[in-house]
Amino acid sequence: MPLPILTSAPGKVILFGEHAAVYGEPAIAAAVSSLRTYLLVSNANDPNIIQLDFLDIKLTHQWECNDFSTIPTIQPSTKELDSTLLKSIDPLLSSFKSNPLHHQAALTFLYLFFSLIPNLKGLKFSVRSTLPVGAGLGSSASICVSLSTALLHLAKLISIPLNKAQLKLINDWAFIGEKCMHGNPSGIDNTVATYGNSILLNSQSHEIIDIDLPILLTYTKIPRSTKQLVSNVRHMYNSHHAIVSKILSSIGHITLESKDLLLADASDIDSLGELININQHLLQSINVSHPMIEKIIKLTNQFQIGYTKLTGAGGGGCTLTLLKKDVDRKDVDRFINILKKDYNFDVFETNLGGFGTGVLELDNKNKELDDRVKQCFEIKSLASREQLDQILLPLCNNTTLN
Ligand SMILES: Nc1ncnc2c1ncn2[C@@H]1O[C@H](COP(=O)(O)OP(=O)(O)O)[C@@H](O)[C@H]1O
Ligand SMILES: C[C@@](O)(CCOP(=O)(O)O)CC(=O)O
Ligand SMILES: [Mg+2]
Repeated sequence: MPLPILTSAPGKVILFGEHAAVYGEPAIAAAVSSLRTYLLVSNANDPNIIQLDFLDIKLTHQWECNDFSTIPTIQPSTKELDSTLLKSIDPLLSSFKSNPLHHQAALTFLYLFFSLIPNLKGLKFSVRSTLPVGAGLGSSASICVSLSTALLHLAKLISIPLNKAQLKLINDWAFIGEKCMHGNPSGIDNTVATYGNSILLNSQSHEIIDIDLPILLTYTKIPRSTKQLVSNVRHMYNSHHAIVSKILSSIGHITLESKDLLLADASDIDSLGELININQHLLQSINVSHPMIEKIIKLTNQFQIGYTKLTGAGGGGCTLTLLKKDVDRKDVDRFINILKKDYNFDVFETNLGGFGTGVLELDNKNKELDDRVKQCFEIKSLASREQLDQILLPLCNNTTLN
């Protein structure tokens, strides 16, 4: 297999249905294709190691392949996590126990690695992302999709150009990756990261829908973990089942109503806005909002620019604001200024939808370009987000990336 290869996958925003989707309720999410995770697989310096350079979370590690001798050969399955494999991986993760971010990332990597290419050696996996990590924009799913695309390519189970069946395989393995990340994912994040576009997920099946909405994303920089929030909701669901199950099914109804609105007339922003408000209140009632999210909602209302809700698992992270139709741009700029200057939040104005995953073989036909790509993953001089956007993003302009 010619190396290096570059894979990538986008982040997402959930418009309606987070948390409820974990319980089988429908959800609608859209890719944010300019915010992506990129993975470069190249030859390691030592043919007997597997090396990780996950630079955004400052995780660099290498395993001696001799230490893999205790790993059982398993029948790879995208149905459930294999508990024997999980158990046998655990000793390889001993140095990550005190850092949950590193632990989740390394566990997910090893699980997918041993499932798909257990016999390959001498590989380095370098990751860079322009997505904020742990912010509700699906960074976990985008790294899972980038990894499953790369590993399936190395296993020769997919090839360029990616077809429908191959995308499904990537998505199925990324779902297993998300299971390693947080136990009980709905599948909405990995589906959007795989296929791009905007997607309605409805009890395991998905359909692509067309969404074009004026959205602002605000990143509060308040750290939170999807695993923790999903587990808190599970606890509430178990202790107050009759109530919480109805809250979650109400969220499902909101998603379906929003779909009708989006298909009929996506310009009916005020009706969509009402649904955003109700969805946010229901999320607040299951305790996944945050005082800073509430603050952004207050400011949205004060400037009368639109409708704001949390997006993703909540508890901090990001909000989305749907802008009203004839909003005065000056008011939007004042809103953004306050968020940036007074609160030190980041604000992204981004398009929804766009391309999903892809794989590119760097075949040395264009050495200058290949070198620039490799520089994006150098440990010594960390490439800026602008450099990643400038060099890597244009290479990922369709799902086949060839
Ligand atoms: N660029 C990255 N490099 C390494 N690990 C990452 C990266 N992005 C995400 N992750 C993994 O995903 C986890 C965050 O996932 P999660 O809590 O679901 O938040 P979100 O998906 O909303 O960003 C991190 O703990 C880390 O293990
Ligand atoms: C809370 C949830 O609905 C979305 C989580 O998204 P994120 O990891 O916060 O980007 C979980 C899921 O759907 O798997
Ligand atoms: Mg996640």
